[in-house]
Amino acid sequence: ALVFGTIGVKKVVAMQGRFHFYEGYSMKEVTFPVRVLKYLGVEKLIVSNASGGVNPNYKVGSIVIIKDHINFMPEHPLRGKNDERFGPRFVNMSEPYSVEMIAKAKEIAQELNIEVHDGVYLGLQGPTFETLSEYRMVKILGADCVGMSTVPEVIVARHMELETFGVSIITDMGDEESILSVSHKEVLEAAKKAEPNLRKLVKELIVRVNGHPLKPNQMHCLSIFEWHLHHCLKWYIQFLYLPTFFW
Ligand SMILES: O=P(O)(O)O[C@H]1O[C@H](CO)[C@@H](O)[C@H]1O
Ligand SMILES: Nc1nc2[nH]cnc2c(=O)[nH]1
Repeated sequence: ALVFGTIGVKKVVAMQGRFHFYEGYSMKEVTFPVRVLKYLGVEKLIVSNASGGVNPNYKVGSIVIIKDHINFMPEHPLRGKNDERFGPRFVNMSEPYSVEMIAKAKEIAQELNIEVHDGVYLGLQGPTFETLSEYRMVKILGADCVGMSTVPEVIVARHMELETFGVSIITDMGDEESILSVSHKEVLEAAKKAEPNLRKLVKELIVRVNGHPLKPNQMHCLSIFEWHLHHCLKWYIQFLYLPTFFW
């Protein structure tokens, strides 16, 4: 479901849930909603996820602003004939995550006294969590956290020149002691704890980042959307996904 509303003077659409490759969808299916959002007029994309931390400075509940990613997923969403209406055949991935939005998010986090880290996210296909050796590999490869999503959506967003911001909640740590207890239940619980700060951060980022303001007569939607946002974030806790798209 797509939830439409406003935050401040920005029009926002939140996707309730995402598709994962491990669920059996193709990468084209996984990323189809991003294409739809672009054609709805979305200019900026905010993607969130839950991930396992391999950076020893992180702990369960850490908020990590994704500054880059490593694509270790088995199928590429842009494989096959390129549709030039969407974007070019060969996509520049030098800046997949908006430097401007990252800077703004860090500024907001400091003001709101929310601890944030930045880091590199590595995407694996899942659905298994990593073995200890795989977590070590992730670290050696230069990533700070690992998950099973986000990378395909961000690639497709960049294909269509959507400005993208990504944030990850560290829900478990990929070290010797911690991996014994890694489970989806633990992931959900950790995501739930981080939710209030993530909500404040994302909301304020949407308010402050450059974008097209609403016309004055559209302002009445605000309080309705506040309600939606609350329920979206609840949903996020259950399904670990709140990509928010705004234009
Ligand atoms: O990346 P999201 O969907 O946020 O969630 C992460 O957490 C789930 C595993 O617990 C997997 O879906 C993994 O990718
Ligand atoms: N691959 C992977 N995905 C996750 N999602 C939440 N935690 C993890 C993790 O440790 N590994």
